[in-house]
Amino acid sequence: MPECFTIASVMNINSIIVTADQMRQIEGRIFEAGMPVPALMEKVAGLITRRFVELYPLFRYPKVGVLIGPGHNGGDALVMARELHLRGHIITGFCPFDKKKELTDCHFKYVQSLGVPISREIESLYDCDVLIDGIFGFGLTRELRGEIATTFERINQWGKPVLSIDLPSGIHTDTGEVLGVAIRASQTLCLGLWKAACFQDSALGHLGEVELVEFGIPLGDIEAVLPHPVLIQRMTREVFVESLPLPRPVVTHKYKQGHLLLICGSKRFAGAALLSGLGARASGVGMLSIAIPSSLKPILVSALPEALILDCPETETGAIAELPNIPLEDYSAIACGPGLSVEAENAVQGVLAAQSPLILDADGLNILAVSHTLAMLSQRTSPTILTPHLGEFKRLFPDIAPQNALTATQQGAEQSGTIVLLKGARTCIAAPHGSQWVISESTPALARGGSGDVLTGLMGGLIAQTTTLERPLEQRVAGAAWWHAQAGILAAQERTELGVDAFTLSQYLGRVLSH
Ligand SMILES: NC(=O)C1=CN([C@@H]2O[C@H](COP(=O)(O)OP(=O)(O)OC[C@H]3O[C@@H](n4cnc5c(N)ncnc54)[C@H](O)[C@@H]3O)[C@@H](O)[C@H]2O)[C@@H](O)CC1
Ligand SMILES: [K+]
Repeated sequence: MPECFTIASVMNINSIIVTADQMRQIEGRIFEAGMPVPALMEKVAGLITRRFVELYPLFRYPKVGVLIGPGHNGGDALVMARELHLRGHIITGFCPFDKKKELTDCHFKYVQSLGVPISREIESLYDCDVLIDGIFGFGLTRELRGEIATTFERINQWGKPVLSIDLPSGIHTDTGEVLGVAIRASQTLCLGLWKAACFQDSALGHLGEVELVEFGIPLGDIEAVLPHPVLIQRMTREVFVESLPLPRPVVTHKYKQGHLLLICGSKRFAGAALLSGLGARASGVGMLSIAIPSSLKPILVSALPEALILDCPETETGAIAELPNIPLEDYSAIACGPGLSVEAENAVQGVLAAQSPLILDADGLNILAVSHTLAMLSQRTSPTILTPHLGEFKRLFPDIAPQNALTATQQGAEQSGTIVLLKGARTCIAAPHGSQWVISESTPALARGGSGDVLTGLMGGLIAQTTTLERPLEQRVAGAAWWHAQAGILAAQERTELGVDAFTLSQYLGRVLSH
């Protein structure tokens, strides 16, 4: 069993992700300990006002529309409205709610007393340069209908810059679902701790740029509320660097730096083998062996001269018919699947008995789904890592609802007894004992054939270098996914989102480390 994390061992607050309920409990502890609610609201709203004026300077955005909700999200918006009014912005408020929380109502009256108009008509904000969305934060649970839904649609039609406080109104804090309709923000300032919605594919189209605005939550309050190990963590550069197999021992040799066996490729998908090999190369693994159908040997040898090529007997269509008689226990990790074709069933079944960590990807997963051998994985003596995209995930776990990627990944991990990495705009990783990671930055440039093959090789190479389990294996899996995403981001910055083919991606992996 990998060791459990305490909060203190998680690098920083920036890597912690909470649900609405956890945030409410943490907030409750702060108030119970004596922090006055209005004081915290002033502090938080002051911080976001400061960020607002950096993003939307007065000379370019003089007219600000403020959308005010009935709860404390609306209270934050009113404090911002007051401060921005005092700094010279021309403020118009919008609030269609009669009933408001007491503190929100106090701010409402004071802002009105300053001469700031607050209308019930959204059209009053039509000529504003930017909008502040303080309708709902983490207190929203119900579906939006009727007048408020029509209002949100109207705001979205305008296409103005919108800064959302905490979350875009209409987004479910935990699942990221759009509750009927949601504000389409250009900027979201998430308050205090990252909310799970910020990493759900379903919310991504509404969040715009997302930033965390920390406001000094005591670690003790977080520790008291979050379970151990911390359930969901965000992979950051700091945590990634910590999970790299560095520094290498001064005295070492290639077999001490991990030996990865890649089982991949077929006549039809020869490139997948090559791309996985290039991913593995970038990981720095000491030794790389690649099992491929024998007719692919010349291509692989010329492209990856450092690799040991194990040529396998082929089926009629050029898939691996079976693995040669190789001692599987010699490898520190095995990655199996890219480009295999579904005919390579013997190879996949054969490798399940291996006593090393095993990554199954692509056709490795499809074979598993068709042969209904998923249940066997929990019998393996070493960890198994499954790396499906959504389609593969649905085939593997037909009874798990995939909409909420965080929960779906966790359920998949529990059901199969494996580490599951679910690829998406925000890739999620879960281990069966409860620890979960999210890759919070990525790029649509990676939505391209072959990019997953690079990831499998890279991950295999990293896992092969895991000599001690001072960090849980899923952290290294998440580290590989983070590295892969960052290479995509870097390549897209230099070559646009159209310029990140899988080969190019593999060439950018090394540059992430030196960046
Ligand atoms: N967590 C913290 O420590 C802090 C939270 N603050 C703010 O407080 C917010 C949370 O405040 P609240 O708990 O008051 O919640 P919200 O302000 O998010 O909204 C809750 C209000 O909306 C109403 N409501 C919910 N669903 C509705 C629907 N479908 N239609 C109409 N009305 C609906 C509720 O009755 C309630 O009045 C955060 O998002 C953040 O902006 C900050 O003020 C300061 C610090
Ligand atoms: K909001």
